[in-house]
Amino acid sequence: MAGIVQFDKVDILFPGIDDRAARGRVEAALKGLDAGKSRNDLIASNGVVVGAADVNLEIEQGEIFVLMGLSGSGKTTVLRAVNGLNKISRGRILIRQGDRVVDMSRPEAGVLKRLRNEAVSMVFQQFALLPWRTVRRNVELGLELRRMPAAEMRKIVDEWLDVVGLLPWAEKYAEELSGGMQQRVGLARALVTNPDILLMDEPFSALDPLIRNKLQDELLSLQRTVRKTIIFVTHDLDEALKIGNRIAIMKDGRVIQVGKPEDIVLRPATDYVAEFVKHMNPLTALRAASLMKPVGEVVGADGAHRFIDRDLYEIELDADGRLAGLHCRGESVGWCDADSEFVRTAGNVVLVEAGCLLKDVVEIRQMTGRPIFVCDGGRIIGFCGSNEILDALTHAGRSAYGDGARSGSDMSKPMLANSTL
Ligand SMILES: Nc1ncnc2c1ncn2[C@@H]1O[C@H](COP(=O)(O)OP(=O)(O)OP(=O)(O)O)[C@@H](O)[C@H]1O
Repeated sequence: MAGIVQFDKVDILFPGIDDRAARGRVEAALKGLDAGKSRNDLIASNGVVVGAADVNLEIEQGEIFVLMGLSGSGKTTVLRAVNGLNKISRGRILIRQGDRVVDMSRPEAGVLKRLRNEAVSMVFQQFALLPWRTVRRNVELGLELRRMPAAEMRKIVDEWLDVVGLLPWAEKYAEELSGGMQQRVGLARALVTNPDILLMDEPFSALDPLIRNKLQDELLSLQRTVRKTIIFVTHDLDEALKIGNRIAIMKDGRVIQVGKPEDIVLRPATDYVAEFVKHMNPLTALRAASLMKPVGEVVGADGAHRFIDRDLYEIELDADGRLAGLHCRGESVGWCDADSEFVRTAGNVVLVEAGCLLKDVVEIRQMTGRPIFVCDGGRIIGFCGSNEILDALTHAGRSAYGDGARSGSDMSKPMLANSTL
């Protein structure tokens, strides 16, 4: 098993009853599933609801993996199976905990409890804070279960309250806090036990858009330090694209596409995904490497010199592909990094990293008015001019499926087709 969580042909069915007949109903429904019956057929024929069907996923350690789909698509069902809150009807979920692997389809006695206490924590949409406990006492909960001495517990809890910016609020109660603050308490409470895996079920969807955006940024910044494996459920594609390292799109209990944000945006696997993507915001989904015009596409005749942008710029690269000289219509031009103080100097060309978000590319372009070159590990790999930026803004997600907004000739452009991310 390469990842930290593996779903292996997982079906989760809800029989609607909780007695000895339930297993028989589930078995019959599984046969129906194998025979190609739909979710609606199965509800109608024996009352069984298909929560998840044939889910295969490998979640990597340290990634933010997003489960995304419309209401009822099965996201929460899949998420809750990771900590045993939903029973697996068929298939296996394997979780790596240190050098052990826990099989969630038949966890041994005590294993589930240990997993929940030590390895997996959950953050809920509705915060689920205990109203009679102060902020500090809410965060202490997980450590209390471990019977940790009070002084040690206080030290750890206060460190986490500090991380989420709530130390001054430690003695307040949930009702005295805003929604955003309550969710920060929820996050601190989940992280205080130092779990390997964090399950987040629509954690920001009850918040207004500004706070939501801020908490997304805070989560991303926190993740750079804590490097947890986060499985995050959302029905909002923009949120999924912003925070996910990878995204699984779900429909009717099934996973219909798994990929990096750019895979989903640029190469939607089905009409259904393309339809979603049509309404997303490309600014926080696309990166410089996928909107640029690759230098390799417009190589000049001689090896070391490459000419791009209709021969306007002549780039001289050394043997390692690093920038060695730059000319514009025969005049030598300087270059600098996007965050350099020379960025406003006349004639300068700005260098950005391949992973730079479109929103930052737009901002740099607007601030400086300078042409932008894209680097990867110090090598120049492409160019972003106004055309590339506008094309990305107007045509993202309409490449293979969708409304055909890109014409045949557009489609042949290297910009999107040669994405390297
Ligand atoms: N405990 C349960 N008992 C019976 N049916 C359930 C149960 N949990 C989920 N379901 C059903 O499984 C299907 C998937 O539900 P799930 O909550 O996983 O979807 P979701 O994508 O998370 O939706 P939402 O965004 O609305 O929470 C739905 O049809 C739902 O009614």
